[in-house]
Order: sequence, then structure tokens, then C-alpha cells
Amino acid sequence: MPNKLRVAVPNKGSLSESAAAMLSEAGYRQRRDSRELVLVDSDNEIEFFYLRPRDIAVYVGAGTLDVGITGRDLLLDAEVEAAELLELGFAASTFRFAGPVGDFSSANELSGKRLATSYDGLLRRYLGERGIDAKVVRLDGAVESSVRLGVADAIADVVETGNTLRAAGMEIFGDPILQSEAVLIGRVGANGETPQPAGQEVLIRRLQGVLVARQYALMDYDIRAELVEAASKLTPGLESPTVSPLQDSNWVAVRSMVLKKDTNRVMDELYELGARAILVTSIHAARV
Ligand SMILES: Nc1ncnc2c1ncn2[C@@H]1O[C@H](COP(=O)(O)OP(=O)(O)OP(=O)(O)O)[C@@H](O)[C@H]1O
Ligand SMILES: O=P(O)(O)OC[C@H]1O[C@H](OP(=O)(O)OP(=O)(O)O)[C@H](O)[C@@H]1O
Ligand SMILES: [Mg+2]
Repeated sequence: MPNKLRVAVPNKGSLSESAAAMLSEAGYRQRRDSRELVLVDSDNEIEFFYLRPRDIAVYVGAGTLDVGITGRDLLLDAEVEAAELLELGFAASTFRFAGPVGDFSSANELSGKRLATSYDGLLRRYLGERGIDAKVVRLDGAVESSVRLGVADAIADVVETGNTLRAAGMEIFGDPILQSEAVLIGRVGANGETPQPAGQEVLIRRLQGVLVARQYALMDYDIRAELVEAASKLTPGLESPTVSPLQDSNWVAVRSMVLKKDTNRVMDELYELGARAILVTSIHAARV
């Protein structure tokens, strides 16, 4: 019996639904009931442990679990030995300073002030590296309320749309502290290398496949043979477009992967060039 790969998955919060959806899309079994703590997927020789997002880096850092899905901000806050293996393309946010509208314009003004955050490890390191001597007030959440409630002068928190900040009468200031998103993290060995437990490479390849299927579409079109070079520049694909002969030897058929967000612009440009029968189909799954 080979050892099963042990994977940490967020059990609640912003990351949990998207993480489970991505694993399902990658062909792994996921729990049906949100109270389940462990799920064994024997077909894939893999075990999923549903844990608090904040704790995931701790388990992977300690080496008791092989890999985990968490946020880059949570990984850095945990100050453990774990490495980012793959960006997962969801839960994108920035980590920023914010204060009451008009109070601050740069992080240098924070010396001597009280700063509330849920990410004290991350924040202390950032302030320390810049010689900013502020008092860090560690809170569990709803950090935006801390200034109004008198325990802090400014905050450092996760910002996505900025709606929560605005609702609390605050604005961001200073440079972004960090760009975060959901990431797959793995262990770091004694010599700084990343171990390759059985199943890890397949997991990464499958997740990369999900990312590709989400980001790309397939584009097919017909074009006169003498224009295929110019058309290929518009649709270079990942390696190189597939060019197939047509019954009418003056024309060829071209197939290529195109970023979904670019499909309409590329179709317009291909049409202008002379391409016809331009079709876009979605990719269900991929290995690249
Ligand atoms: N509004 C948001 N947009 C994008 N990512 C977010 C948002 N809020 C939190 N995150 C990300 O989610 C992760 C935090 O997970 P956490 O479980 O704390 O989520 P949460 O929604 O804050 O749950 P909790 O109820 O425990 O506070 C971090 O990586 C953070 O960057
Ligand atoms: O910029 P926005 O789109 O408004 O999103 C950012 C907010 O989302 C998260 O809050 P969450 O719901 O996790 O509550 P919490 O502060 O209690 O963790 C984060 O902590 C911010 O408060
Ligand atoms: Mg939160």
C-alpha cells in the first residue's frame, strides 16, 4: 500500500468553497457535509483534512501534512517553513494600511500609533524591516471597526473591493503591503529543497489543468493559406497552432488555445484579416 498524499483544505471562510470546487474539478472526491473533518479518496491515494485556513501553514510547516491550500497572506503570517508550489487564481486581495479619511498619507506616519490587524506576524515583520515603531493590536476579525471603537488609530487588513473600508469611513494609504491569492503550499526539507511525496506532482498537474481550462478556450477558424502566418501571430497558442489542410487547397483550418478574456478581440482581428467560420469552444479539462 503506497502512502496517501495528505492535503489540508480550508474548512470555512473565504477560501473553503473555491478550494473544494477546484479539487472536485481536478477529479478528487470532496466532502458532502461541512462537518466532516477528513475525507479519504482511495481511488486517487489521497487524504483531505479540513482545517481552519489560518492553521494550514502550521501543519504543512510542521511536516505532518504534505500540502495545503491557503492564502499567501496567511502563509507569510504564520512564519513557518513552507513553500508556495502553485498560485490557484482565486481569493485575490491586497493587504493594505487604512485609516480614517484624511488622517494618514504614508506608512512613515505610523510611528507611535496603534495599528490593528489579524495578521500581526506579517505586519510586525513589515514594520520592523522599515523601522516603523508602531504598536500592533492583534484582533480576530472585523478589524475595520477597531478605530471607531477606540482601540487603534489605523489598521492593516485584507482589501478586495474596498467596500468594507468605505462603510467604516476609512481609506487606504501607503504602498500595498502584499498581493495575496490562494496558493498551494508544500513542505520544505532540511536542505531547503521541496520534497516530492507520491501524488504531489499529479495533484499539481491536475490543478494546473483546471487553471488552464478556466482561463483558455479553443478557437477554430478557416483562413486562406497565404495568410496563415499572419493569423498565427494573432493566435500563437501555448506551443504553436494546429494547421490542417482543407479540401480546397487554397484554405487551411487553424486551431489554437486563446485566453477567454481575449476571444472577442481576437475574433474581430481574425475576421478583419480574412478568417471565416471562427468558432470558440470551451475546454472541459486539460493537461499542459
Ligand atoms: N474579501 C476577500 N476577498 C478575497 N480574499 C479574501 C477576502 N477576505 C479574506 N480573503 C482571503 O481569505 C483568507 C482568509 O481566510 P479566512 O478563513 O480568514 O477567511 P474569512 O472570510 O476572513 O473567514 P473568517 O470568518 O474566519 O474571518 C486570506 O487569504 C484572505 O486574503
Ligand atoms: O474589500 P472588501 O471587498 O470589502 O473585502 C475585504 C474584507 O473581507 C474580509 O472580511 P471578512 O468577511 O473575512 O471578515 P473578517 O474581517 O471578520 O475576517 C477582510 O477581512 C475585509 O474585512
Ligand atoms: Mg476574515
